[in-house]
Amino acid sequence: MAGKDRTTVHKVFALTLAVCVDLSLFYASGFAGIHSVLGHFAHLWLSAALRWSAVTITTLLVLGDPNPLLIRFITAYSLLPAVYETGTRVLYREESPCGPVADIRCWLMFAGASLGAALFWEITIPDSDEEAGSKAQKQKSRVLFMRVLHLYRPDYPKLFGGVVFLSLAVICEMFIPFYTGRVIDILGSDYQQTQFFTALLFMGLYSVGSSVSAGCRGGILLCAISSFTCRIKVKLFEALTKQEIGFFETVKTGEITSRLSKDTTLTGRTVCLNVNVMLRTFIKTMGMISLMMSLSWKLTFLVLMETPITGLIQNLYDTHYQRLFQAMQDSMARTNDSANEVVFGIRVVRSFNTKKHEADRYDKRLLETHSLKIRRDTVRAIYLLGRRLTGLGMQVFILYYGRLFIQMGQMTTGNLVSFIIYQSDLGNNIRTLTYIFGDMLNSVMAAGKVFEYIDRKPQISTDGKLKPDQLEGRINYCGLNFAYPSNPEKTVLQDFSLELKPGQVTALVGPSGEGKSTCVSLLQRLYEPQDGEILLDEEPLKSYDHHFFHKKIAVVSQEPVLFSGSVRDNITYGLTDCSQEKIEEAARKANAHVFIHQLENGYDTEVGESGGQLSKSERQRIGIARALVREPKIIILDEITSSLDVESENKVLQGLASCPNQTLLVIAHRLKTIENADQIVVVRGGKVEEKGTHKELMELQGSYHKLINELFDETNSPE
Ligand SMILES: Nc1ncnc2c1ncn2[C@@H]1O[C@H](COP(=O)(O)OP(=O)(O)OP(=O)(O)O)[C@@H](O)[C@H]1O
Repeated sequence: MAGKDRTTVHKVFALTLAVCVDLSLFYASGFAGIHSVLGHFAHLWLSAALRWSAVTITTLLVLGDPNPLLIRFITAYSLLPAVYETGTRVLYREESPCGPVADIRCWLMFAGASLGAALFWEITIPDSDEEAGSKAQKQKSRVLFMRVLHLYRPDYPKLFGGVVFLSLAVICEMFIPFYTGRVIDILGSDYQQTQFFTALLFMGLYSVGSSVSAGCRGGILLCAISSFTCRIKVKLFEALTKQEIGFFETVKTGEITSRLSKDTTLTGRTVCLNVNVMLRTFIKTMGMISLMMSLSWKLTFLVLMETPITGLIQNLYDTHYQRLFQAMQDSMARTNDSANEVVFGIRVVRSFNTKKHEADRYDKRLLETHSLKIRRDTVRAIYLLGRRLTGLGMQVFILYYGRLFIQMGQMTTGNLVSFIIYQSDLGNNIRTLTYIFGDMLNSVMAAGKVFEYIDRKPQISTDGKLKPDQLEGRINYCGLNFAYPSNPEKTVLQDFSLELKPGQVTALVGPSGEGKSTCVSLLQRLYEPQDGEILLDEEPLKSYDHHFFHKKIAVVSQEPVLFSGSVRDNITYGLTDCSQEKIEEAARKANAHVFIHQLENGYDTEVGESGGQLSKSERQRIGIARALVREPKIIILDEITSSLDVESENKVLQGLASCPNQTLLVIAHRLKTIENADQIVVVRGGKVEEKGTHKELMELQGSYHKLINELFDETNSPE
């Protein structure tokens, strides 16, 4: 407690000392100004530099390690008088009341303005690490924003062009109300035609200048957004395709597509649209404040009193809005998911007549999104009400004081009209600034999600380098323990060990759901086992080069996935150069050549979306040809018999037998397929229960014998 008290005393002492040092310098500077010791600007900036150094050194000496908020405040506060006076001189060619001979009111005004600016920065983009939660979030936003900005690098020339036109548009726009007021004054006093037409001419020129520049700015920036969005979409897509299968099982499809479509677009807006609006509004606000100051500085200060209230309302609104916005995004992703699922499985929905059930489910999800939308809109309505009321109050205030100032001869009617136009615009601008800041947080959040996926390192490494010239094709499963990432509680393989010899056929058999397909998935490296490893020619699978490995191992699954394109495209999928002879040879071995030949355009026939224009068996045979054309060392057939008739299957197996050096792993339920295998492995409960040839296992009279009898019963049972 005593320590805390001492720190507070320390801080108060530092502050008092800094104020004393600064006030002494402030008056010394005023004295030097009166006696014209130096040139005007040199004096201004030198005094700013002196005050900055003195106050910084004082605080550093007393506090030791001041926080960034204090440093920002000191910097803004020391430089503000010089910036203000230089601006007044350059823009209006006159000396401001806060020039070199400023009094204590100016000192207070600058101190207040700098403190306001530093606090605004701290609240919106904090540096200090107190109140870790929300501040850390805001710091993260800043990092994300800088990252988006960095990614915009190829579009910097466009951004620069956009900013130039933006500044021109704003400068031109700013002067229009000023000339409106002038016209009113000219009309109200002794009318002078030349002055009137000059004012009109300037108004017209500024209007045209503002419109042309605004158009150019919009066009250039939209172009930059579009090219950025394309770039980030490609980056995200590449990152997604590198992820392991477990990722796609745990993350919903709707969420992934939402990141690809919506969030990438929002990310693009972060810099271009938001910064564009922010810069435009900021420049305009600053310009307007200085023009308003020139019309009536007293009234300007009155108007600026509204700013903290607007900021507070906006801040409250933003906090609630962000939360609801996030919840709504997630709910929308879930709604899209359920729609996608139904469209994908429409056949099942129809055949089970679950249209009503699915519609209800979709409706429930929509209702959830809808209720979040209503909550979001209610928050918005309350916010708008608060905003309108403060705006209205301010207008009454201005009219009242404006009338007083006109009576006192401190303003003309034209000045008041210009002032009111500026004020209503200023109110809008301040709201836009705060709103756009909120919107920027939204888009930065979207950018965060996009970067989360872009940065995600696939949990299955693809860093292997091994590419041996000769590969024997010997596979060893060594003590595998495995559970799927989407269901880590359930162990699917337990201490699973098995050898697949080169040139031999190994058949995995066993009841459904006991882990056969899982063995295949692990061999393909779609998942990584939690314990144990799989060796290929005595080397772990992960040490092989990714491309090399996937060329050497080919899988034909129960339902091969075809892509829209020709039959040839599907067979040579992923291969860059593949001769027609090789394609045909593979198709022959897969018993597909004859039917492909009979298609209207042979190998150039389009297969339709997901191969929908072909039958299941034809799709299966193209899938087999696709595997064989790669001349792999290891071939895996995962229940291909489910969609092939006996004749086709025999032909396929004969075709495969003509490649004697390949290691063949078959999962099958058909006795004919299993019977001739060199090794039959019974998998039960994620373990190898029995292994041997058909003859050996039949003699053993164990699990295999039982399984075969069950199969035999099933095949012979009356329909
Ligand atoms: N992607 C997955 N995520 C979570 N669990 C899974 C996944 N795939 C399979 N499983 C579970 O793992 C277990 C083994 O499944 P696997 O597909 O390997 O069995 P199988 O012996 O090949 O069955 P079938 O003969 O019916 O194809 C099952 O209990 C299944 O529910």
